[in-house]
Amino acid sequence: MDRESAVSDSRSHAKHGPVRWLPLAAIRPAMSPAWRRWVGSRDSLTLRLTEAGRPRPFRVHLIDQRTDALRRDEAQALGLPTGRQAWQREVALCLGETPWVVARSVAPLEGLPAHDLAHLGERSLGSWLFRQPDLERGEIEVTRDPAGFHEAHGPWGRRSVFHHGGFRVLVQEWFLDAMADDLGLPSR
Ligand SMILES: C=C(O[C@@H]1C=C(C(=O)O)C=C[C@H]1O)C(=O)O
Repeated sequence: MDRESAVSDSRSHAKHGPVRWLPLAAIRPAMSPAWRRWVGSRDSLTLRLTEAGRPRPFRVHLIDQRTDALRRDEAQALGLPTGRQAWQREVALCLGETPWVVARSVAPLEGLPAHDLAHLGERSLGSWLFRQPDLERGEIEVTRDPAGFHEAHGPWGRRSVFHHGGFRVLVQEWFLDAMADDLGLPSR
């Protein structure tokens, strides 16, 4: 088994295509310093994008929020059986009308603060998460594979699991070429 498939089985949900993840440390040498600062950041991406995009307004465009089966790579990250039903949310994080990041977050139904999350709408998940005082964030993993649920392309995707009490959510974020172009970032 090669290094990539050792980290995460690549045969995930057919609709989304395979997403192969590697620890950030393994991919760092291939990443420019400018992208390392974005991909390796552990504080709120919502805040970073808001600041980097000024004066354009930051906006969350809700693509979909539903209960659905987990992809294989997602189930592995959460230590759950493949196909387990989970809360899922897909968004585009936009500056003005332009998506800079697309994100897909998945959380087990057990321990889900359903009331808080059901009403998020076009408010950022991060703005809620980072208000939780006991929030912990797991290791960041990185991919070059596309998001699968959005047509835009980009240099890097990343994921990490957030814990808050009995609640866990796997947040996956893909940085898009439009963000690189607007901020003058290198291609990778
Ligand atoms: C996790 C954060 O929240 C962001 C907002 C999201 C949403 O509203 O669904 C999803 C992923 C994030 O990029 C963050 O700001 O760091």
